[in-house]
Amino acid sequence: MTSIALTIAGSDSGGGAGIQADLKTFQELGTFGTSALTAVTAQNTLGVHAVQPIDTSIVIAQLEAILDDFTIGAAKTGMLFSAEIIEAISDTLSRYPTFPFVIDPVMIAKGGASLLQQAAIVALKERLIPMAALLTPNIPEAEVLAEMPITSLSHMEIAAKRLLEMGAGAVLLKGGHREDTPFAEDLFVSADGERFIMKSKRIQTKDTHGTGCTFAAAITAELAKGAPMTEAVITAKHFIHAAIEDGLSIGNGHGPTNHAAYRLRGNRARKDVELIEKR
Ligand SMILES: Nc1ncnc2c1ncn2[C@@H]1O[C@H](COP(=O)(O)OP(=O)(O)OP(=O)(O)O)[C@@H](O)[C@H]1O
Ligand SMILES: Cc1ncc(CO)c(N)n1
Repeated sequence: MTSIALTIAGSDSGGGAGIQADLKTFQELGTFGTSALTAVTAQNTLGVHAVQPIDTSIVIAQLEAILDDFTIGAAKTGMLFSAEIIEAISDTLSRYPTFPFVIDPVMIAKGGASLLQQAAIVALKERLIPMAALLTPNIPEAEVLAEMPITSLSHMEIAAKRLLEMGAGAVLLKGGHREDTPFAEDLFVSADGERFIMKSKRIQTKDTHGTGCTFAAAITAELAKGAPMTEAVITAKHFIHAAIEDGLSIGNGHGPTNHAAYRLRGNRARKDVELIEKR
């Protein structure tokens, strides 16, 4: 049976992040991708030049068209832009059967452009995070949501616990932005007491446009196929590591990751990604 994944996110005209990264990743991991667009960005590897949110009624019409027709295996959110869009998504999803739901709390693009209005942060916390099977903040996003600075692994532990208390089933706090370690170390904690770290060497590259979207989409694709949460995040870490390692040096700024890399290497685990003891 074909597994169907859904992304609710913004369009990146440059093709490396947003809806485009999500759909490419869904395809690479053998799922059928569907999408509800929340915003259109005029964007390339150098930055975001313009943002146009989609009318909330059209966001919801897209969601209803998808949910009325397909059995969704798992869904993710990316750029959501406004409190109004977030509240409408929350209301709509609560009228349908549930599925594993991954929230990537996208706030700011690499060049600094805002992809989420300040006023939307409360709606994200109160209306969406409690619906999430998994929340995947990067460090700056976790700092905003948990309201604390994060400069070490022990800070990550405290912040992840605070985020769990907001009602997510699990939190994967991504360490891509850490400056105190030569590793890309992500911390996973779940409401049922699971905890582990996924660690890989930090690849020296400027081509990291869309890493977060791609990672969350890979987790969502695995969940859509029925993988348990821990297996889904581990496979996704191998996927994103390969995608960064074989990053595409296209455009004049931060190039995109290579969504095909993991498949081209035979969908195999990467030996330079390690899982650190559960505790
Ligand atoms: N240079 C790197 N080398 C290896 N892994 C990396 C590197 N940068 C990020 N990662 C990994 O990529 C995944 C995405 O993390 P990151 O923290 O970059 O997300 P993000 O900031 O949300 O991405 P985006 O810039 O798209 O918003 C994580 O598993 C992280 O550890
Ligand atoms: C549309 C969109 N979503 C998410 C990100 C974050 O990488 C981006 N740069 N653009």
